[in-house]
Parts: sequence; structure tokens; C-alpha cells
Amino acid sequence: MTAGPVPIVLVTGFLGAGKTTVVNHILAEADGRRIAAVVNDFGAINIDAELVAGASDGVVSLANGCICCTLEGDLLRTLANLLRRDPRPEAIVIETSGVADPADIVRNLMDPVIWREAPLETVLCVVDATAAAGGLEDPLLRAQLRMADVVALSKTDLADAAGQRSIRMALAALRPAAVLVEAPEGRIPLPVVLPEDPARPPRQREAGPRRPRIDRFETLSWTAEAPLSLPRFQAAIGRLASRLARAKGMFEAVEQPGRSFLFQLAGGRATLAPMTQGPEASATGLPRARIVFILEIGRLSLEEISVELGQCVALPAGR
Ligand SMILES: Nc1nc2c(ncn2[C@@H]2O[C@H](COP(=O)(O)OP(=O)(O)OP(=O)(O)O)[C@@H](O)[C@H]2O)c(=O)[nH]1
Repeated sequence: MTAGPVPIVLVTGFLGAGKTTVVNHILAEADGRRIAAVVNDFGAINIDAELVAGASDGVVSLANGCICCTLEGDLLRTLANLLRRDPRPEAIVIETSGVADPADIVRNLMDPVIWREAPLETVLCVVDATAAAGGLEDPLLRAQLRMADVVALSKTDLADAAGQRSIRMALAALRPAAVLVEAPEGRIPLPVVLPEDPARPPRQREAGPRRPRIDRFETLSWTAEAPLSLPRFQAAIGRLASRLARAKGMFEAVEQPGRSFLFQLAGGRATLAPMTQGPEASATGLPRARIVFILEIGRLSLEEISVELGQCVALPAGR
């Protein structure tokens, strides 16, 4: 059994900022270290857990709620279970959902028993470099930045130089105490988030008083037991996109049998890519199409989404 503390890295950031991409990079760079990942998706279907690959010590999925509130007990139980493993993980990475206020999670992690065994080493906030500097006014993103020791600027490959300069200046003014690093495609330097010397005492931190929760976002999940038409799906998403904060999912396509596609809508950009890994849904018992939508409460109903996406489902032959 590994003696000594197991450092925790808490990854926060706005919806679609690039948290899963960063977590995957940390796991890929683990270089033989046993790193466990805990992945929280706000929706009923945990798409992120399917997308986190390569956690040598396993991925624990916490779905259908937020570990900053409804699932806070589940997080503490999960950590206790991970710490009972033999051998223990050498580090734990926790990916929060994009709607989480990390202050509440930090407060829970400061529980004396957890803190002694698994001190919170780094709060990493991922910020989309293509977001306008004005987007940093968002109160949820502000709350996430307020807790950050490290700010990772994602999507720098997509941002122009002037935009990057202004967002860097705005971040430095908002959170001067944080280390600011670039992380294109999640490529964050590992020593910035995980110490070389695990015996180093953890930083002192303050979670501050508990703030009232404001329910601002909701999540709607849509599934189908049949493949979808690619062009119809693209057209349907085009009609829904302006009312969505985030969407992601996997589906099989009528046009390319036997192949699954990964759909992502983040920061107003939609992408659709063939999946290179993982078994077909039919082999795992998962629905053949599973999409999660996150939106400001009341912007769309599940009925509206179902009508749009229902038109994309391939009808059985002969109908
Ligand atoms: N071009 C580019 N795309 C990126 C980068 N980082 C993330 N993405 C893309 O942005 C989208 C969202 O990335 P994720 O890593 O899933 O974001 P997230 O913060 O985990 O999303 P939620 O958990 O849903 O809030 C995906 O399509 C990623 O491939 C980057 O540095 N460059």
C-alpha cells in the first residue's frame, strides 16, 4: 500500500471549456503513475466518462447531478473507496461538471480526514481562449476562477493573437494569484498541476462561506435505439444551437453503418467526428444514439428536442 498523501487535482471551468481534454492529457502523461479519475457529468448520461481514456487506476463516473451539491456525499464516498484500494492511486483527478461552483467542492475536500489522506493540491480552471474577454463577466465562470491556483487557456489554436492578448490581460486582472498557462488540445505541463514531491505540504486555502445556489442550467437527455441520418442531424442541431449552452453525445449513422460518431457543441462551435475507440453501442447495451443537452432553464423543452431529433432517426426498412 502506498504510504503518504494522495494529491487531488480539481479541474473546473465553464461548459465546454476543455476540461475533459485536459484530464485526458494529464492521464496520458502520467508516465506510469497510477492516477484515478472521477468524472462528474451534470446530465443523466455521463458522456465524459466514456470520453476519458487511459486512467491507469480507473474512471469513476458520477452522473445526474453536481458534485458541488446533490452529489457531494457521493464524491466523499468515492474518494474514501479510492483511498481504500490496494495499491492506492498516486494521485486523483476530479473533473467537475461545467455548471459546478468549485468553492462548495473545495469546502468538502477540506474535511479533515480527506485532507490528511488526499490533500487538494491544485484547483485548475480551464478557460476557452476563443471566448470574448467580456464572457469572463459570467458569475459562474467568476466563481470558478476565484478558486483557481492554475488557469489553463484552452483552444489557443483557434484564437487570434489580439483575442488571446485581451483574455490573458482580463484573466491576470481577475485572478492575479493564479499561474496562467496555455493548454492547446489539453496539453498542460504536468508539473504545474501535480507536484514532483508528493510529501510537500499542501497549499493553505479558504473556501469562503457557502453561497446560495442559483439554479440556472438544466440538462435534457435524448436517446434512440436506431442510427441517425447525418445531414438531418446537422440540420436539426443548426436549428437548436442558438438555445443551447452545450451539447454532446454519440450516435451511429445511417450513412456509415458500424461506425459511431462523437458530436460536440461547445462555445457555439459544433463538431462531428468518427470515433476511433470503444465498442459499438449495440455491444455495450447502450442506446445507439445518446445525446445530452445543457441549456439555461426554460430555453427548450425535451418535447421540442424530441421532435427535432425524431426526424433524424432511421425508420426500419419497409416503413
Ligand atoms: N481546437 C481545439 N478544440 C478543443 C480544445 N480543447 C477542447 N476542444 C474541443 O472543445 C470541445 C469541448 O471540450 P471538452 O474537453 O469536452 O470540454 P469540457 O469542458 O469537458 O465540457 P463539459 O464537461 O461538457 O463542460 C470538444 O469538441 C473538444 O475537442 C483545444 O485546445 N483546441
